[in-house]
Amino acid sequence: MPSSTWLADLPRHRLLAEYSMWSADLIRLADDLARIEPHADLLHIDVADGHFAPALLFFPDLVARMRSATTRPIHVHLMVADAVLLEQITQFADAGADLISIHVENAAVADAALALLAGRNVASGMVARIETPVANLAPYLDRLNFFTLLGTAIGVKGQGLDPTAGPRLQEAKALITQSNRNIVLAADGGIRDTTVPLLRAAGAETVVMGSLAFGAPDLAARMAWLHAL
Ligand SMILES: O=C(CO)[C@@H](O)[C@H](O)COP(=O)(O)O
Repeated sequence: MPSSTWLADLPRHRLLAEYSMWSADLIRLADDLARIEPHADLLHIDVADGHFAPALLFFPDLVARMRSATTRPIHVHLMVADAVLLEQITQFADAGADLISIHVENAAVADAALALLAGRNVASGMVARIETPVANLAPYLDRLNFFTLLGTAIGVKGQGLDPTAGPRLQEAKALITQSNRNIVLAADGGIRDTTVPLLRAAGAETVVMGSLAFGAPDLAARMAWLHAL
């Protein structure tokens, strides 16, 4: 388990490194977890139901096993239909997730989902698809710890960053600043050595790294580069 103050303890004076376990070597997951753990501020688990998002991804038993193997905070990103969202929150909270993000597009059940998260003492996040107006976030700002903007189409890895990603981050940053809330702003999708500097400049406080981290020939050097941005 991370410390109970893990959110407040995040080193936000620099860009945070969130590692997407989808991009790990899935047949050697334990080895990759041990390799990246010293560098990771957060571990990111994508959950997709093949309906809300095209991929079929990850499950509570994996999070429970990871929970017993690492003290890093685990961020579960739920890409699932309204009908199963509340049940999925319960299962991933039981498994030991520290932060669970639901989608802004789950609007019909979002209030109930955020109430459930608050009752479970799990940090609350929201994510917006690339085509969703950033302003749709406004009604939820008072209940969030994290907000993530996708910079690519949902649920497909290996894509290039959409050109709207930077301006959308700037818009989200302005909304968060106006709200006076302490919300971590994250960028997910299209995270490359060529895009991280502009995402950082646009207001990203954490980047969800896939191949940029797991494919790095020298991970310590890549992290030193990231921390200097
Ligand atoms: O969810 C996503 C992308 O949608 C990330 O979590 C992936 O892991 C990104 O992988 P790369 O494209 O950066 O290799």
